[in-house]
Amino acid sequence: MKITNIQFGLVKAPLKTPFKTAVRSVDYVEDTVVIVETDTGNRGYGTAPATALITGDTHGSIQAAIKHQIGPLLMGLEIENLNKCVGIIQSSMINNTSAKAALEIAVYDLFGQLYRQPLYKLLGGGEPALSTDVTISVDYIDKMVADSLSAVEAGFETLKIKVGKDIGLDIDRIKAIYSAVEGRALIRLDANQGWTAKQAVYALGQLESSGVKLELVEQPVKAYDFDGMRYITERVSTPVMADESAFSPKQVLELIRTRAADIINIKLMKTGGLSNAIKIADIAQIHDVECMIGCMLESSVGIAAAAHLAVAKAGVIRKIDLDVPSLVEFDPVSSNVVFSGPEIALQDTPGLGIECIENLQMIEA
Ligand SMILES: C[C@H](N)C(=O)N[C@@H](CCC(=O)O)C(=O)O
Ligand SMILES: [Mg+2]
Repeated sequence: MKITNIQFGLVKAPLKTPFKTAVRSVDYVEDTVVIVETDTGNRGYGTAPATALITGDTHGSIQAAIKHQIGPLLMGLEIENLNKCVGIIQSSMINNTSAKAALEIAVYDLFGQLYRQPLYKLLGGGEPALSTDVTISVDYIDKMVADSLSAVEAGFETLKIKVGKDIGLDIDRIKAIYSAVEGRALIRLDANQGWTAKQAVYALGQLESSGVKLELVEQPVKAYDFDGMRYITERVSTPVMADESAFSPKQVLELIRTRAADIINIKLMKTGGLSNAIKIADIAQIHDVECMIGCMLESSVGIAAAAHLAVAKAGVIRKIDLDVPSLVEFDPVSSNVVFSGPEIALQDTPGLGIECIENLQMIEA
């Protein structure tokens, strides 16, 4: 099975309610769709969102990187030599992790099709079921409490609360949500780089001493501020998770070596796809550091790939944040990963089992 062509499209799905974090507010999911074609007629699917504020990538940069730089190097490559395909994708240029992720996802999808196995089995196998948290956007306190209660009613047992906008208000937000859902749901926080290290220590200290139990706090400070991450990790009881600080295996090694984080959030759009995500999971497991599998606000093609990885690496990926299918009005993607509220079930069709992407708008090559 040889790569012969790469096509592009766009897929868009409106959100039920705006997704609001410390850095952005979004009303819909929009991904570049990458279709890798082969001489056997098989088509591999990958997707990437334009998360410019996190990865630096836009739809223009993703498509240009694939069209002009990485794509031409892949023509004629045999899918059975997955290592070669992945090696070329990763060494073709620096950065551009979203473009690399979309291509890797498509190539791994084809690898699964070649050997007629679902991806998670080719990655080592596992129990094909996961349970995800759901994100509560940062907002007025009453709205966040109401959203948290609806999520608990819908069966979610873990809530990922977005904070990082205003430290004083954040403490009130978390206390109000905690008392509304106490004993019914676990609370994890994500500040999306919105606090300073001192603010984080102060806020978490206040919450801890008032009896609020948090599962973890994600990326309290700026991505580059490894010293700040370590400062917080050393001073609070709540486990600290690195997200925007943890793109590459090398960064993860540094975070672990300097004890700047207790947990690592792996996202394919940060790692440049599955190959580096696997390396990160292995590094973390060697060091007894737990991981979360996360996602951007992105389509269910990328999220399906992440779910396959999480199943295969369940020994170290023990926290799941793959909630976008619950946040959209409708999911245009049908794959072999079925999302139903908090439950994620993987079926055994080959690769990612992409059957259809509704409303896919093809882009002229
Ligand atoms: C969607 C997921 N629950 C999430 O919160 N992901 C990111 C933010 C994604 C984005 O802004 O597109 C995170 O910071 O963990
Ligand atoms: Mg995060």
